[in-house]
Amino acid sequence: MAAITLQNLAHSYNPDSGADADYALKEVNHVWEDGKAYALLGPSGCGKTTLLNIISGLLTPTRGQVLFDGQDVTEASTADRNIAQVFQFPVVYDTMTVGENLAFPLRNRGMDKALISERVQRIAEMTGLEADLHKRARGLTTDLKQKISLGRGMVREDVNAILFDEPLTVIDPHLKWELRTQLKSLHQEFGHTMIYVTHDQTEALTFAEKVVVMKDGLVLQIGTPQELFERPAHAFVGYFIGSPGMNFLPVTVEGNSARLKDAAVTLTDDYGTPDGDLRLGIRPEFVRLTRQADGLPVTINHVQDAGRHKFVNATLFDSEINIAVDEGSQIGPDMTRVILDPEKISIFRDDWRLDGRPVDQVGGGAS
Ligand SMILES: Nc1ncnc2c1ncn2[C@@H]1O[C@H](COP(=O)(O)OP(=O)(O)OP(=O)(O)O)[C@@H](O)[C@H]1O
Repeated sequence: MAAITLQNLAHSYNPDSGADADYALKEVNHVWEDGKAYALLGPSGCGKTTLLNIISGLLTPTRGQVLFDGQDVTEASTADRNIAQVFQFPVVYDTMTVGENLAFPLRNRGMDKALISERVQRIAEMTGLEADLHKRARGLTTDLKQKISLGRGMVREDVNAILFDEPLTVIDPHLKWELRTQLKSLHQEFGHTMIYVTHDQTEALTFAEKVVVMKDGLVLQIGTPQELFERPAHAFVGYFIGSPGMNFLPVTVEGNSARLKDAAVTLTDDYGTPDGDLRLGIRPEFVRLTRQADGLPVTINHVQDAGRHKFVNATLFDSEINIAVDEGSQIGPDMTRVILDPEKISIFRDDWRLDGRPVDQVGGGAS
């Protein structure tokens, strides 16, 4: 296992143009901790695979270095980096049995037979392949073949990292949940550094301890699922994480007061007098529908049932807002106001979250 350092790393598939827009990966500096599970999350084309391929050695970056435990591996081949990879589609040896497929990376390294058998058994148990160990891979379903690929990716204990590129895409939806859970257990048990590429937020948030959110080649935020939910660094993170995502309302801000049209909302932090394009962000879970007269006025457009919650879509001044309401709660016709939880409000300037100063610290003799 290894810590992976990305140092001034950037990649353009057209480096001669010199244009910033041509960079599929914009400059990133970060240390990925040894033994942690990371997910690279973002929409199609945002640069996830580019970054993964630079880490695996399939691609040499235009600029910067990749270090494994402090050692520069930027020019090293994939084999020399000592990593395991699982791709979107199964890669299995059809003429071998399931067991032989799982054992292959260990046999290749001349590992002791008894240890191989013990390890293969353990991985087969964790991936649900026990009953299939003696079957030939040819003719197995795609689900089973991808389980073999996942198992083979996890079988070696001595790898620096395991990289997964959308490994559950071909898996039947009802099996996805099961495999995700098994991958998480495998990580908890074996503690490998894992990097998992996906465009599916549920996959990223359930699998990873830290999620790297990317858009247009830029790493917008690296954080725990909770940090991404509660303190999105960029409006895109607020919008992309959560279903529905964060609400955004245009505001002007002065001190700890945000003004929406002719209403004012008191904030817990003081932001001074920021300029630029300002928006107040709040998640549907922290907006309360009420009949209280001091709330902000809304007009309800429609209500959608989503299991644990109902989501009410409404118009607040000229903006659309989603409000989460507990499943059992009644929505009365006189509930035409909303209260925004001040603790959960974020202010964004030109899409980036601003850090305010807690009101009780402002004016308290600061320099
Ligand atoms: N070999 C290549 N040559 C030129 N441009 C490329 C190449 N590979 C990727 N790109 C471009 O780089 C950008 C990032 O692509 P990348 O495949 O890394 O994104 P991604 O987030 O993995 O997308 P997806 O989820 O669709 O795989 C895209 O604009 C893509 O068109």
